[in-house]
Amino acid sequence: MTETSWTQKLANGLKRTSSKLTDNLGGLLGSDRLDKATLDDVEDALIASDLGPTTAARIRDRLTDARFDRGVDEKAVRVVMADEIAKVLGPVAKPLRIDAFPRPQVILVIGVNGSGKTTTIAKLAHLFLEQDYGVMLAAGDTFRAAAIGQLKVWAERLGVPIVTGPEGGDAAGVVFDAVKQATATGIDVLIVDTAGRLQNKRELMDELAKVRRVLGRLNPAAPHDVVLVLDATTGQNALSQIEIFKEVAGVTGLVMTKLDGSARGGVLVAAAEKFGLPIHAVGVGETIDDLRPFDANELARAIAGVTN
Ligand SMILES: Nc1nc2c(ncn2[C@@H]2O[C@H](COP(=O)(O)OP(=O)(O)OP(=O)(O)O)[C@@H](O)[C@H]2O)c(=O)[nH]1
Repeated sequence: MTETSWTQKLANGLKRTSSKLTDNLGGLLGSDRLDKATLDDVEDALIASDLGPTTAARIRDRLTDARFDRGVDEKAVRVVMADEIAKVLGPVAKPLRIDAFPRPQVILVIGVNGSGKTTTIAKLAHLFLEQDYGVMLAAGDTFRAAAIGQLKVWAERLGVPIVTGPEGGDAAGVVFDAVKQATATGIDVLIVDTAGRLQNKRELMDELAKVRRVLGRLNPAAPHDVVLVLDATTGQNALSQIEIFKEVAGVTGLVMTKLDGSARGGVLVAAAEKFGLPIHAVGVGETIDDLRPFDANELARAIAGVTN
């Protein structure tokens, strides 16, 4: 996909988020000037748009400093917002790099069921294939036959090898076999699906701990990445998921999906502000091309609704 069409896709995908921001700011953008009461309302509106309190306060400060004596210029307000959002996203925008030695680099992908985990694994595999890396998938979510089946379909479509086990089988066993096969066949990246049963935190924690132990036996540096997939439509709930998965799985980075289906894309900024974890990529659609590492400025402009 060309850069222009991706920028366009990002802007389109984030339309609901940027429109919500505009709706929440309501008539404020049309006021004659920004007095204290109006600025208070702006700050509240930004928080209601999921942006996070620190970013909201910083945008307010910038708007306070700006001189709006001659009426509030909507474009100028949007540019200030984009600018402040970019400052938060800039330091955390970090694409996944394949630099593990010895190979393979093992990426554990975690997240609650329905967050877009399987689709994200396929999209990541596609990105790595585009960069000429050898990719293998491992169906470590042995809890549900559907999850195994879905991943198999993606592996076939992408033309990459996949290691699976029986439904209800031992996830750590699948991962063990996968690492052995990946090492033997010179695979660069092994992407591992995992179960997303947050309902039973203890069980999930035990299972992930076992997967880690087994991986560590084969390669002390593995897993190299533990990527948490978050669904933007869950809004602030995404923040509590980060908290829980950090505790149970030692998250090293995030992918935010479904930014296109949500008016709550601002939560990406709140997540960056609160946790400072690397954000590897964002998803703005259901097709294989709809996930990309992002440019902080570009994404900030899309969230703030700055056009051209
Ligand atoms: N609009 C949109 N839909 C997405 C995106 N990513 C995933 N989806 C859709 O979200 C749904 C759930 O995605 P899955 O990849 O199956 O999610 P999962 O976490 O593996 O879910 P389970 O298989 O139920 O555990 C599917 O219909 C995907 O097509 C995205 O970025 N945008």
